[in-house]
Amino acid sequence: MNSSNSAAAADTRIDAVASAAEEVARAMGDVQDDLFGAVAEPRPKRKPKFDLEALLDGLNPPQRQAVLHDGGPVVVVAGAGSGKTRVLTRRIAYLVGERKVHPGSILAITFTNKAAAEMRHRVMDLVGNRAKLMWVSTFHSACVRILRAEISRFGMNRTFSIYDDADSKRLMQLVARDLDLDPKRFGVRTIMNWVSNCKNDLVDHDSARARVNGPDEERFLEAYQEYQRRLVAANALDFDDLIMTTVHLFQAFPEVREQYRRRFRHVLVDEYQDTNHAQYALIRELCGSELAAQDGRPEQREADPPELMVVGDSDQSIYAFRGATIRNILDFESDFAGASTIVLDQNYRSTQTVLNAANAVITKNEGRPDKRLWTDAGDGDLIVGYVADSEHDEAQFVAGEIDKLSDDGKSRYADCAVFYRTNAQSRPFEEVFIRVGLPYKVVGGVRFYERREVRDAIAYLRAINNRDDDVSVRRILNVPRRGIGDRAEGAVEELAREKRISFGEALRRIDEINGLATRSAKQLRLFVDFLDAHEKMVAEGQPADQILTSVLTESGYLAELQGSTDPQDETRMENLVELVAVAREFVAGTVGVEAELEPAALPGALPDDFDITAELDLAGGAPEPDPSLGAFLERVALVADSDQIPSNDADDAGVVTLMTLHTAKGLEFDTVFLTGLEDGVFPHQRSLTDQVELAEERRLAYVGLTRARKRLYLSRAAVRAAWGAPQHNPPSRFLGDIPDRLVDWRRTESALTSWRNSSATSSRQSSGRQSWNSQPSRPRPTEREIPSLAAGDKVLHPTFGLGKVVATSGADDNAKADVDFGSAGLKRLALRYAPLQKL
Ligand SMILES: Nc1ncnc2c1ncn2[C@@H]1O[C@H](COP(=O)(O)OP(=O)(O)OP(=O)(O)O)[C@@H](O)[C@H]1O
Ligand SMILES: [Mg+2]
Repeated sequence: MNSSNSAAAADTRIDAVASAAEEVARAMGDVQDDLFGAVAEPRPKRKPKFDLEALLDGLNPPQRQAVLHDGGPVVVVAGAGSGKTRVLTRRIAYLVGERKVHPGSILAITFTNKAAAEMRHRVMDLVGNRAKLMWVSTFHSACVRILRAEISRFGMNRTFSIYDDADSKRLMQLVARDLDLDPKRFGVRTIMNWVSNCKNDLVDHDSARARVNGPDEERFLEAYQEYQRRLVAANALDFDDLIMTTVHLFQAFPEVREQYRRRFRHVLVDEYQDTNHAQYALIRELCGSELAAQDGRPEQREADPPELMVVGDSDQSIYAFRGATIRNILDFESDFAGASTIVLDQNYRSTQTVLNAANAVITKNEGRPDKRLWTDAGDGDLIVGYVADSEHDEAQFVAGEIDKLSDDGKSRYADCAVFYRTNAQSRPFEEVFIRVGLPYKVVGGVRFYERREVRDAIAYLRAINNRDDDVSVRRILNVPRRGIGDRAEGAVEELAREKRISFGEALRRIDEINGLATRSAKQLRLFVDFLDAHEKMVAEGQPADQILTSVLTESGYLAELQGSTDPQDETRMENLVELVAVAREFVAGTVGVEAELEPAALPGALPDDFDITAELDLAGGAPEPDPSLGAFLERVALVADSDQIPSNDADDAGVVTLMTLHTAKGLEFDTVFLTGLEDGVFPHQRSLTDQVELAEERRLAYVGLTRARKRLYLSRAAVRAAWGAPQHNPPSRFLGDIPDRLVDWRRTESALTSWRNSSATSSRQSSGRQSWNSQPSRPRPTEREIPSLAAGDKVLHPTFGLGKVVATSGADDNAKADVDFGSAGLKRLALRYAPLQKL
């Protein structure tokens, strides 16, 4: 290897990340050291020789076959919990450990950052730090990295902004308004879906005309074209663009594609059943073998295609609404020349009872290859069924069961998960869990990064990082209020349109606007000065946290919150403090999912003949920790719901996880509560009259059921609050599919229903359990003194840690406190029950 290069690379890193300098120096001396993780433990200089037998240990024959596969493309198709993800993880270790494949030539795609981190850690356990040189990421993250390096070929700047769903919506609203689209007839969401479908099918705004069907779609096309024009003008890409643009890049510039094909000799994709056409095309660009024949000029013949392994389960395809198509996995063999298939059928996750239930539900889907999972884990416990009076009663039941399991030492909180069909269904669970003091975490819903003040702060950063980012610049133009009104904004917009420049550019040319009020002009100039000063900080390479702090202070944003008497503003303030902490951690390069995902260049880890600089340049710059504002914004933009899933490794009881079924994909828990099993809730209302949608709901049920390792609870509510009148939904048809002998129905009918029908039916309720709601769940520590708390007090909670009381309400047994636990979130706790200690 080229040692002077590597030393230079390391030097740069030391300069760039002062706090990581010690680790870098250490890493140079000992390739096994962990650049991002704990390095306190001295480790042996040399890793023990790679032990193939140990790696293959605990794999069944088809799993081994997949791990050891050599050569052509291969698809591993198998039901849930059969070890597909385990196979991918072990295969990477095998490639690196046994076949001496360079980790930098591995691209592993997972759908969630969480899964990616898990994969990296598992591989780290097997082969040590060399794992960090590979790319393990989602499709989106991988594409961002490629585009940062290559997008200038399309005339865009590498500092492009990534618009999330809310930004895209805002932009589309502006477009719809300017195109005079009647909001009653053209919902912004409908237009966005149409555009998104185009992009997922790789149809750009120039070629979308061929898809137009009817006058409404004529207008959609207009909106698509204008939306795209403004995105490009704003130097921004939306989520769908990330994939489409990368594919178009590879198609437009075969030499770029060739570079990446040479770099990634091994491509591995988890959850392949959820790829859409654009993602499939991306894989094809990177791994397809017949491409050479299509456009390979003789002097530019391609190397052999990279080795491709994809794993998936067509029964778990649940993202059709984002364009995912089962076709991709079903047609793998015909899509990739020389492909082979490996089938796994032994399940290692669940009991036979859980599997029988899951099989019973999924078999009802037509046109699927019949595959049945089996396990040698035995039947295990019966599934527990419960019919609740209402959604509150259902939540009470779940809370009571979790409490009991935890008291009996059967399942820690961390090993319990509650699933529901839509985010809004989390509310009754939260209410009850708060009341009884059950620690929990909701994954998804309104996220930290979606809060108003956090979005404002991010908009400031984006405006500074990319002055053409119209949506961001306009968001903060008058936030906090600085006397720039709609008229002034309109005048700048007018200039931008006239000169065909971005809003940010027009701001810098306000002298060209006639008739602007003196006061407005002055304020606009001050605002531009502010932006310019901070752009300078970016250009000087100042780290993200310092820029953020300066922005919040200099813009007057913090001052406004500080001066406010609105109690909510105090929480806002604290959220911003939290954001600064996130930025600081990011810059320190020690914590944070994306930071962990970024492979560190550890020169000493490479084979002697390997030129790391050339290799990494090829992929768009050395993937060393990057404290810049751009890198920070990228991390923030790609945070996924699943990143919030609490870690289950802690020694303590942890917290119960609440999430939608979609987020649960790929995960597993000892105890699973599948709730809201009512026709119209799950399966979803829309699917009741649409066979295709119903089949997708059924796959979602299969995903949910197969997350359970040991215990599975199925529940429904007889009455559920809805817009307007409460709804009496019939039981979910999926419940009817599960054989009765598998379920222990604790309560088969709601007390309300039986009361309505006749008193005779109450005998059908099994003994004892139905009275659970009417009585306190279990003896409570009523003798405990209720702490007297006031806003501002510091408290300690065994699970959430240190917190600050924000507000109190109620008295005696009803006393409650809203406590801000920093990163664990804001919680309302019942002081009678919550184990809270005043400090
Ligand atoms: N051969 C094996 N021996 C013991 N345990 C195994 C084996 N293979 C897999 N497992 C375990 O079974 C569980 C399920 O494995 P894994 O998550 O890899 O399955 P999967 O097929 O990816 O599931 P899903 O379809 O839900 O993504 C994990 O806890 C894994 O560690
Ligand atoms: Mg998996």
